[in-house]
Amino acid sequence: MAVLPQLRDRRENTISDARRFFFELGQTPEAGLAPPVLRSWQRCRNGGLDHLDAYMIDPAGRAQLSDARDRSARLLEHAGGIMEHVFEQIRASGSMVILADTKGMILHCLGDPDFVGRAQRVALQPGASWDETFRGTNAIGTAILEGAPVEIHGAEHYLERNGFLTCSAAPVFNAQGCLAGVLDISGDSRNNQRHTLGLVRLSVQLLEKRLFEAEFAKEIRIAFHPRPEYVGSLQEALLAVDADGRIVGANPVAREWLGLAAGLADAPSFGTLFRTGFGQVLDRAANAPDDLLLLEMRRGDAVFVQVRGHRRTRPEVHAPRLQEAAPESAKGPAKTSDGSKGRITLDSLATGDARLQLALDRARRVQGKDIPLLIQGESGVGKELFARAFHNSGVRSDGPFVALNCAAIPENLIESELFGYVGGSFTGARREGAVGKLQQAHGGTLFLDEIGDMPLGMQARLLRVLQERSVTPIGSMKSIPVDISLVCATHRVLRDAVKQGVFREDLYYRVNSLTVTLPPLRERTDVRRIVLNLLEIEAADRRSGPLGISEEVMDFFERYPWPGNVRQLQNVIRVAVALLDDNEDEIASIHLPEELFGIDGGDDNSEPAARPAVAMAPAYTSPFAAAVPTAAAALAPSAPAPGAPRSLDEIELEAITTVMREVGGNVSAAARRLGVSRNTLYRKLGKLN
Ligand SMILES: Nc1ncnc2c1ncn2[C@@H]1O[C@H](COP(=O)(O)OP(=O)(O)OP(=O)(O)O)[C@@H](O)[C@H]1O
Repeated sequence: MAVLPQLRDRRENTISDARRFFFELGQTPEAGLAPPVLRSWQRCRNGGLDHLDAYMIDPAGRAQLSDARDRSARLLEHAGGIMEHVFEQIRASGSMVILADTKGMILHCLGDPDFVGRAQRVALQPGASWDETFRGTNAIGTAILEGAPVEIHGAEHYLERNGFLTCSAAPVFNAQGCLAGVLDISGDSRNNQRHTLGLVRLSVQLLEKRLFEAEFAKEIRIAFHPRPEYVGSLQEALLAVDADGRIVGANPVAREWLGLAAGLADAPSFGTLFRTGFGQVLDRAANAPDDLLLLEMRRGDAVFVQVRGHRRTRPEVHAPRLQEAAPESAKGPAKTSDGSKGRITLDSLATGDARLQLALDRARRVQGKDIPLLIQGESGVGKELFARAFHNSGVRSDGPFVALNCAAIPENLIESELFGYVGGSFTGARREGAVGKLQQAHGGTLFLDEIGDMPLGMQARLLRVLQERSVTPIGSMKSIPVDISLVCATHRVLRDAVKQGVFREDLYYRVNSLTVTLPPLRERTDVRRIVLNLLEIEAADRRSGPLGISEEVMDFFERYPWPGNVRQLQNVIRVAVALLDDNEDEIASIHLPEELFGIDGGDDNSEPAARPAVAMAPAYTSPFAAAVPTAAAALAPSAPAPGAPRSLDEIELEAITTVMREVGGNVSAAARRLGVSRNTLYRKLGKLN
């Protein structure tokens, strides 16, 4: 999805006005320029750079380039495969994917042949330096100086001769918090794609994760996140810890979270971060290596932790099982985040709703019978929780539960995630290879979330695995027998996807031997029970006495349309509990987030939800409230045909919609996860409508 011509014209006019102001009148434009661009223009002017400069600096010679590549060998090794994946995604847009070193020298690029010729005229080629000091404002050089992702479009480039480019770049940081390089996508400004920066950020997150894992493959790694389902995802925080509990590496998520400065001079030890001793955590992890531990941090919050690389005798499984594990000092029985004492089971999910009960009864009947289960339902209704409960209640409950969200990882990575690969089978592959999810799930359950979003090619391979009950990792000739119970979930109506030709009919019959549909929260009759369960969990996490809720708010909850379902309700309760003063133990209207009001749940006939009547700030209508269903609806019909090249816009739209669904429509949380500001996200959402 390219930028609309009218929007593009408007943006270009604004920038050319800003240029006139800045270059001809010598003044600072008050509007129209993003702050990083303005800062960069000012740096360039202060450095004496002439915007009309046409002097070309020769690219570095072969020996110099080879030295630079040697210095960044690890970066290149891990970036290669990712760049190829990215290039496949953007092939149709006529752009280049570029990797530069910490000084802005291009180390490697993959490009559309038509564009490469023009790009080479401005030295977008290996060996060329895009240091801002000489090249003026440009995505690579400016991202280095800003230490943050930037997008430089057309005439925002300081040098006039670079005005035909549109570039998006993000810095890559290593485990010490130091710059390791820059990843960039550049193209012709007339083909500007709106979502390029999102793709660059996502790719950089993946690259940072790979770099971290490679650097600390032999160390103990601590992965953590306040929400269990994010442990194992790109959003997890990662620490590498030596045998004495000293922190020797932290990924950017962990750095930001813990407020760690670059370098490791002042890095805290495990014991200064967590209340539980390092040795104790290792002992628990050694006994149950695939389980998540719920640990309390010294600063007060609790996080789900997975210990990796410690006394393992079998391959690492990144998708953890939720198991009873509470903060050490928590009083009373341990809780999991899924509303149960200990492990969640089908019995513990029964909270009184008749439709849910039907689903539970049907699922129980196929247990132990090797019949694949398909769980349907809107986002956030608890499909994954149901799948875990199904696993925990059956004969395989001692085996692993391994989850893969087919919609959350780039299309080209699904294959290696599912099937695994042998070392060196493609550029960017880990030297030691990787065990795929299918193999990890051997003896247990594989949960494929959003199966409806699995690419067609992958569907064929999955079908083969299900028929042959064996898997052949990428680059291997050997097939390995796998014994898995398959549970799939989707928010789409799979039968429709079959009719549209985006889901194979033979696979459809394989995965949906039994379909259960989970009702949306707005149609459930047990909202009260769920609210009380969630409150109980929050009270345990907060280590306070029991928490209550005013009848007025409970009433409101029972009437609210909950477009984000249980996930949204859970978030709302978490926020409300966080807003309670120390001496308060009852949630009232004043503790509810403002975004909750003014939503109509996407149903044209329903009245907007009214805030419970209390004296407080005037009702607030979140601009996003109405956009959640609209954005999701906008996405569905435009899902690309199988095999069709996807535009950057489509990829970004999908990323936004997925994240918005995952965070239950919470714009701040979505913006944080997408790595953009709230304003940017609002702007993008506004354009979706
Ligand atoms: N009955 C319940 N009681 C308590 N918490 C629940 C319940 N159902 C779901 N949740 C919580 O709501 C959140 C969303 O659940 P889950 O991830 O299983 O939904 P989903 O349908 O798989 O969502 P998506 O389609 O977006 O992947 C999770 O944090 C889960 O623990």
